[in-house]
Amino acid sequence: MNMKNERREREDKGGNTMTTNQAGWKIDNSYSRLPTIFYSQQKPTPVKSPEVVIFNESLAEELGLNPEALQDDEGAAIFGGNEIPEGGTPLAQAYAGHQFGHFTMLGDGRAVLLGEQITPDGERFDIQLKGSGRTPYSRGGDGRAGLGPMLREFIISEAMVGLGIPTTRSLAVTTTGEQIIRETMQTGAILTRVAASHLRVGTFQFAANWGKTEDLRALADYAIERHYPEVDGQENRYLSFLKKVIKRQAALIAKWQHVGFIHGVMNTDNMTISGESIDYGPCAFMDTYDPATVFSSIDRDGRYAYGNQPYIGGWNLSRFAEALLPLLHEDEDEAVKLAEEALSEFPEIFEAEFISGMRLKLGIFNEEKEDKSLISDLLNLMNEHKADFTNTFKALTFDQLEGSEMFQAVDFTKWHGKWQERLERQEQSKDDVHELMRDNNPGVIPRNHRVEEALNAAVNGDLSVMVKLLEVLANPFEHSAEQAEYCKPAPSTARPYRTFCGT
Ligand SMILES: Nc1ncnc2c1ncn2[C@@H]1O[C@H](COP(=O)(O)OP(=O)(O)OP(=O)(O)O)[C@@H](O)[C@H]1O
Ligand SMILES: [Mg+2]
Repeated sequence: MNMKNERREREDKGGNTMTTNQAGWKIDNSYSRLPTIFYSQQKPTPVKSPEVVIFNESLAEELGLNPEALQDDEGAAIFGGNEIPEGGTPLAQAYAGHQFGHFTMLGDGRAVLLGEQITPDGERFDIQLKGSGRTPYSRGGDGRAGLGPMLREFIISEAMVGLGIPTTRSLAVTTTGEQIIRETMQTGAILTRVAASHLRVGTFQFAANWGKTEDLRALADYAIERHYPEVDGQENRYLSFLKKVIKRQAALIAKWQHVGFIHGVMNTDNMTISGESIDYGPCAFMDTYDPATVFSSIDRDGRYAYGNQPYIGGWNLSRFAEALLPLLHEDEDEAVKLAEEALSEFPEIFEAEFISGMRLKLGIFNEEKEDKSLISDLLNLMNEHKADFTNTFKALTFDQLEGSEMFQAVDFTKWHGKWQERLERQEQSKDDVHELMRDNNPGVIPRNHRVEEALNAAVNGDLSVMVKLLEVLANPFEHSAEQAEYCKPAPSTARPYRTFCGT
């Protein structure tokens, strides 16, 4: 069967072709029904010769798409932005944001949202093309993205899935056949991103600053419908909504802390309402445990350092609450009081999430008050002895305490004794403890040198290194012998790792 012949094509005015196909697209753009200030209709700018470099088959299947029908030119045309799948209503979303603390108008400057793919289960997932050309929000930018950074987003987002951390996902990376100008010439590429939605804290800041209260309300109602339908009908549903977002973000950031993930650019426009991680520009995982760790070349003051992420999460949520004020109460003072009460809970919620995840990493099933200090004592030791974050927990899991300098230290031996006593105070067996730890301490994370190695090969035409890495990262709790090679930190001779806002 020739898919192409079955395809009904219709030229539209923008040079894109609309298509129905065998691929299983079932798209509706519910966001386009929001007040028009929230977006600009914007088609992707057609590209010269789109070619799919990597395609996420299992994700396609989860979305109810037919991978086979998307492997050939059909997929390339859609993922390259030359054709719009049936039902797609391409638009660029408006949003604002605090970037490193400074408020500014932003919006999708290099992305378009096609709409939501409705899965066979009736769930909706945004399909967005990142790197699809200029939009009214582009400012000075070219609207494009480079192959390396888009493949990097693919690797990290799919690694997050393996680690069980809520995240936007990557369906495909497609080269455009065009070069883009950065510090050097780069291969242009488009990432097809999949998300519960692309609503950001910054979307609400945009509404609060440039919209009427009715616009803000429409946005909040829309977000509630998509992500928190359970608050609908509650007495103050906007307050409940705020509290839910606070909770999900606290849980998300705690999960980042549990694996040593440093987002790198936690601006309010990079914080979702759904609680998924988004924007993998300058992010990286730390090897050596140090709360001051920063990878991003532009984060000179360490605003987004590992240890600062919970604080910044709270700061961003305060900006979110500020934006919601007009909906929380008709009396402004009352609204502020409600917002402050809700926000004051964030540190506690975060800590509870953090401690409970750390308990699992240490094989602890029940709660004891002293667990907090047991955990912080270990982290302090790791910091002092410059221990590898991931491998320390792995070594504890498998009781492999030779080798590392830290494990020989007297203060560690003391801590280890306390930990063993703690484990003995619970009824679970040694095997249960081991199993819990195996399931909560990843054997592999996307080590920076491994990611770089995969990207270098990929931009030079060899995808095999990246494909292998993705395979390993998909099952980080497998702890197979095969994965051992991927657990090693970068050689100590390596230069400190630096990331750049992925463009
Ligand atoms: N090459 C570019 N051309 C036009 N706009 C750009 C370009 N690169 C970034 N931008 C815009 O600059 C702003 C900040 O960029 P940032 O790196 O946070 O986002 P991004 O990586 O493009 O997108 P996202 O947050 O959706 O992952 C966004 O409004 C983005 O659209
Ligand atoms: Mg961004």
